[in-house]
Amino acid sequence: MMGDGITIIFNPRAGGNKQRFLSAILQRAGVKAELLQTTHPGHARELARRVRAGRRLYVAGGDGSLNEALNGLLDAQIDGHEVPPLGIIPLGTANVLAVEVGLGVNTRAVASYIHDPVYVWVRPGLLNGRAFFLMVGIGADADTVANVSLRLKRLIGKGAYVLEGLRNIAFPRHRDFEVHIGRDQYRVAGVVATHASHYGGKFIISPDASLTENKLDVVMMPASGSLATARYGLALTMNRLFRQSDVSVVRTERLTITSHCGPAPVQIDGENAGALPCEISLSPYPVRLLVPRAYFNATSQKDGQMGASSQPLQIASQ
Ligand SMILES: Nc1ncnc2c1ncn2[C@@H]1O[C@H](COP(=O)(O)OP(=O)(O)OP(=O)(O)O)[C@@H](O)[C@H]1O
Repeated sequence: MMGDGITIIFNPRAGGNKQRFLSAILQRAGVKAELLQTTHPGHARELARRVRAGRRLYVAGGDGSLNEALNGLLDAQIDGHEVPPLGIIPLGTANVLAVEVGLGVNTRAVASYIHDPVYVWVRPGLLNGRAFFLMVGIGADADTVANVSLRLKRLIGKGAYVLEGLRNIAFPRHRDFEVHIGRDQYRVAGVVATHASHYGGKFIISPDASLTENKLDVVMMPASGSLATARYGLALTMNRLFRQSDVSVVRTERLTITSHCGPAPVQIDGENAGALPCEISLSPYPVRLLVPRAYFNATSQKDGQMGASSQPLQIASQ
């Protein structure tokens, strides 16, 4: 076992303060941990950057906090430091990364996950230099994330996204982008470049996408307008988006997206992240993501037993 101790970065704002849930998990897991509480947006990034490689770092929060901590690890790697393995204590609103690795959002599941630390190597995605675990979206989903009312989100959680999404269907914005993959170009109204098979919770956006693959799945939606947006949205909730006859899915390690409709928002792991144009790739710096044993067993990366000597990932140059 890697015995050097556990650090937890806790976002007290995630999912409307779940400190009691966190205490129950730690009590059940029977672990002592150093608890670092965030005080402002961006704080998880600053904190994660300073956690030593010999420890295990868990983020108690949502996908936004995990994204910040991931970027803190990237900062440390760029500065030449080794970084700790990163784990998930899912306290957020959607917890897509937890869903992706099959981690149950209940005390027992999270406690036993902390008890049995195994990891997989993940090369995070990069959007204009900012790291992400899950996906980048441009089109109706990014418009929804950019315009969702924060007050409503605090009041009704995920429902606020559903309402804003419906508003985007009723009053769609003109969206027209060009996706460049190698020598190919695609004209689309919406695109999601994903490293995860799940999207927005339990919906499957691309069944073959995997955090441990050295590729992103680029899901492209060409049609625009209310009807098409509604069709794509409905197909997603039925796990059939990738089967739509006009939707294409292309696997790649690198793509760029430009806009024919002026500045349009981009969402990264469910958070608003600036505007187009953008370049999306995979980071040359892999991280160790702590995962439940079932997920570990299901991937072929059998070298992730904590404590086993682990070599840095060799990345084939392509
Ligand atoms: N102490 C704090 N006060 C206010 N905001 C904070 C604080 N700590 C972190 N944040 C911000 O809270 C945001 C949301 O965090 P997180 O994603 O963990 O929770 P969430 O409930 O899943 O949120 P979301 O509603 O985005 O799904 C993050 O972008 C982070 O920057």
